[in-house]
Amino acid sequence: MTASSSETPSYKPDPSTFIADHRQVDRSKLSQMYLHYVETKDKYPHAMLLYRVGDFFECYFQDAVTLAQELELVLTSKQAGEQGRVAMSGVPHHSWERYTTLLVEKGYAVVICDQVEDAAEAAGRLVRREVTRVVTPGTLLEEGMLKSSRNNYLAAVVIAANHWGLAYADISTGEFLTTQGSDLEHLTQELMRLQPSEVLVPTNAPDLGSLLRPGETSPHLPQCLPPSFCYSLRSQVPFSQGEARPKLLQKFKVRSLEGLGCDHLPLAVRAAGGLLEYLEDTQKENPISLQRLRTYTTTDYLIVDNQTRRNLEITQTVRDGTFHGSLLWALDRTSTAMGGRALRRWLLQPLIDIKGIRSRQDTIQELMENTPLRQDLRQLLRQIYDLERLTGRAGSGTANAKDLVALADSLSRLPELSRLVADAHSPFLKALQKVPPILEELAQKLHVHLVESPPIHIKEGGLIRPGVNPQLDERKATVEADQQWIANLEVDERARTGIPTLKVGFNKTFGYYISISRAKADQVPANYIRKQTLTNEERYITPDLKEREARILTARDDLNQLEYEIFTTLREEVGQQADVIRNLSRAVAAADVLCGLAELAVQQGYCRPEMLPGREIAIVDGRHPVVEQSLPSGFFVPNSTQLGQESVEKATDNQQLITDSPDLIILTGPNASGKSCYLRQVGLIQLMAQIGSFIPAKFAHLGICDRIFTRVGAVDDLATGQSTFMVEMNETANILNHATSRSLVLLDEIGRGTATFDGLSIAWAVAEYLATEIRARTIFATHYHELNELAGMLSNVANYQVTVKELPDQIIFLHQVQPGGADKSYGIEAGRLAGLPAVVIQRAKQVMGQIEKHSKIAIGLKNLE
Ligand SMILES: Nc1ncnc2c1ncn2[C@@H]1O[C@H](COP(=O)(O)OP(=O)(O)OP(=O)(O)O)[C@@H](O)[C@H]1O
Repeated sequence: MTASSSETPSYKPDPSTFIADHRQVDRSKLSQMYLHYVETKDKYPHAMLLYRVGDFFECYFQDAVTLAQELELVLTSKQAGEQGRVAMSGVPHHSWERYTTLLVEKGYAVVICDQVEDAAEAAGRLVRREVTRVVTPGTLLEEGMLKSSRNNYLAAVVIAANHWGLAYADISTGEFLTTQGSDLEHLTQELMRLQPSEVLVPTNAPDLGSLLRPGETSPHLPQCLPPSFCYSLRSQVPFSQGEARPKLLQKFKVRSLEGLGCDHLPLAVRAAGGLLEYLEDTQKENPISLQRLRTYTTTDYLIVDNQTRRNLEITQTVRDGTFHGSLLWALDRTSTAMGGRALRRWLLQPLIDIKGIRSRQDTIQELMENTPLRQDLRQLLRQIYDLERLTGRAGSGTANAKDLVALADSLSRLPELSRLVADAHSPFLKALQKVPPILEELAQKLHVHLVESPPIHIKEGGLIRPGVNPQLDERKATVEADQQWIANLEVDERARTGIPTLKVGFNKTFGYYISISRAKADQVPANYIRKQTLTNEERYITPDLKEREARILTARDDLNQLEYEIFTTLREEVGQQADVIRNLSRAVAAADVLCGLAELAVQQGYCRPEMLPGREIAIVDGRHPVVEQSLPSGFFVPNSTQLGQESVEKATDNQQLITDSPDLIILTGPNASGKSCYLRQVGLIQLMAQIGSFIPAKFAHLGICDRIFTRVGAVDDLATGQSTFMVEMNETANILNHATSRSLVLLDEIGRGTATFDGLSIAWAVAEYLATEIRARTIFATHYHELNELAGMLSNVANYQVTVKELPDQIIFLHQVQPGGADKSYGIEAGRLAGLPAVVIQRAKQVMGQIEKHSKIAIGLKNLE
């Protein structure tokens, strides 16, 4: 087979020598196998069909051309019956995972059509082949195809007018959730939070089954769906009430959906049912073990829109999209893959429920106070593999023996884990105190059955320990006896023939043979049968040797089959315990996250914030959790924040508001003094507190926020053709339309992208609206010093500035936030430091003097006009 070659990418399509379009062939002239191929292809016109032929997965027709192009393989052709030659390329069957991963990454769905019987069984007729699986970006299971640090979500949406249902599942870990909402913007935000690898959309499109890659559009795709995801266009039938509801009832073996919490949410039910049908359609005989469906509401969590998530750099940095430098990077001290994924989920979905937050805090506190417990726990956790995904693979029948050994090793650590936390009293540690005995038994059984270091392939034997199955041991003993006989043969025959150079060898074509140099050929005994003549040697067989060989080969096949059967039974047993294992894995993951946060809190000197139901945000000596870690120890200058004290909320008349804890802070200061850093620091501290983490501060009282909004220096949105200013205005509009008095709003400049007076006017009106109408807790960083006047008119507005020390020829940044507005802008000074020519600086100072002399801005409050 010369179809694949990674060294010499030689894609040379020559359409004159083969047929590349399967729809154009005369099917009556195709040989049987190719007919089956095109009939299968008819069912999956939009996917790549990998068709198993012996040791290879082959593609024909257009798929062959595409495969060769995409993976840089050799394109060749093959005779397909009287019809003539058709395009062909292929990959070795044992590397299907690697090639499928590459294809899926490039946005293809891959259909695996495998041989489901042995060629020997077929005895001359066409080997039976069936589609065993359809692999798509949202249905990956294999370890090599998945990122251990993040979930791989498959989502399904149903949209009816302005209402929507969304279900999502990670089939590798078994999570399955559904929700419903009534504002399409919220659907977009949920999808942006989840970053699903694939989204199923029911449509009446003619090209059902096709997979749209990120950026590809279709008139059948609802407008509210972000273009950055991969969409699968599906039939509407499985997404109908009539189909979806019974599917869920049947899958979860319940009489009503009430127990699943979605009985009254028809769109959520339809999305979840449609998703289940897709899994059945793609996974074929590998049943996916999903956890019980959970219904949730987006308003049960702190809402952080995509813009804010980006601006606060929660999982990646804005500048280059890297993990390094993000909040997740700064906080992650987890020891397991499950913990890493859980921390990411927590950060993307912080809580608003104080009780939930406090139980996480209690656990962190206990782990901080008990250093030996924390250290032992972290050490033990490091020895626990990805139980969630290992269980997923066992449940779907794709786990190999190495997976089960890893699972057994991890399960057998659990009793140790529970002993370690036996005296703990915080909720997340108590959850680990009881390990269901069935899991210990399972671990024990796996260890007893499986060898310590089994091979990857599960059909080639070498998996099961001796002493497990008498039949297996007996057969192994026979094979070993025969192998020993062959091993002794060389010595025996040398003695018998007197030929010291006689050798016993093996090759795939002839099996075992006796090799004798040609010079000694005349000394060969009579029972030797000559089989092959080479330049210097003659190769012989004997009837005895062949008899033993036949016995070994059949016995080995039987042995391998028996081992495989024992293994699959074990795997099924693990699959049956999937729910129990996963429940415990969730507890392990949560404990891991909290243990990591405790470690971080100790290392970085974090404090436990007091979480309150009110609106106060009081932070004493807060620090930016990421910038602090990037600076040498002690270099970060801490700053305090005081916003929205309770008494402010109670006042109804603006005139009576107190000033020492304002709702809105106008923050001024020179470029690079630390305004943005301070702004983000407050947002990050609030967000960290609402995942239950301790925070970088000396002390804090934090009221629960319903949403965090940010508006930070926009970049041109080239993709949608919007200017910097329009992006900025859209974001500001979004904030003013959605913020409440319980929201935290962080504004880093508004109105910079237009004429100075336009910009200032908008900035003023926005600040005024936030302070008087919405009364959201707001920090507004700006270079418009005119905004400082607001504080004199509104008592819930205060001015703060980031201070600098001015020396004759330089400015020293103190990074200290203090009451009062900056009365001077250092823009021209910054220009000088940046190297603008002296004449330009001189002239700029002149112009500024003139402007200051002539411009007089008199602004009053809206209700005072
Ligand atoms: N509290 C602090 N302690 C130590 N260093 C700080 C502090 N705050 C900011 N810095 C440093 O100062 C740099 C500039 O800060 P930042 O970007 O927040 O300035 P800025 O006032 O927002 O500037 P501009 O007005 O130009 O946007 C940061 O990269 C950080 O390294």
